[in-house]
Amino acid sequence: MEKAMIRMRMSMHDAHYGGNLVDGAKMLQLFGDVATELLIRNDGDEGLFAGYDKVEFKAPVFAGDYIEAVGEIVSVGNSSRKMVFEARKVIIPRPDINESACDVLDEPVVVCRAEGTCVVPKDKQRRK
Ligand SMILES: C[C@H](N)CC(=O)SCCNC(=O)CCNC(=O)[C@H](O)C(C)(C)COP(=O)(O)OP(=O)(O)OC[C@H]1O[C@@H](n2cnc3c(N)ncnc32)[C@H](O)[C@@H]1OP(=O)(O)O
Repeated sequence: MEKAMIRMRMSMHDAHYGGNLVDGAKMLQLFGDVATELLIRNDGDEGLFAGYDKVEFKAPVFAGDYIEAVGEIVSVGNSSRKMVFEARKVIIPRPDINESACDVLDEPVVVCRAEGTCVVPKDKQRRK
């Protein structure tokens, strides 16, 4: 089954709440881009996100964190493609050391997990 990954740094523009906390919706935006890549790889089309069955926010995300979002197609229907997603924090700022210090985490921290389904209509599927 297809897999995809993107990595992105959360900026001050992504910070929305006190203490530079990032809105959880940002993780769903990353999953939308991962899903789109999965559909392009599987079907040659961007497809459409039909819905999420489950979304879990497991740890807070802050401006300056590097987030790795991964996804995988786990089952293929007629036009539906079921996917699972995980977002992990892989680098964090260390303002306690100085304003530009950062650490690569020895163990990534899972910040969000989700399951959802996308649809590529039959007439748009270009890979069989
Ligand atoms: C990933 C993208 N590149 C990015 C985005 O899409 S972001 C924008 C958010 N999404 C949208 O704007 C999509 C809006 N929705 C739609 O256009 C339609 O609802 C749809 C195309 C997603 C589905 O069309 P619809 O006519 O309702 O579908 P059906 O013909 O009934 O079903 C088609 C298959 O999809 C399965 N399915 C439908 N809804 C769901 C659901 N909520 N959860 C799980 N599965 C769903 C349905 O069972 C059909 O499956 P099979 O063809 O039998 O495999």
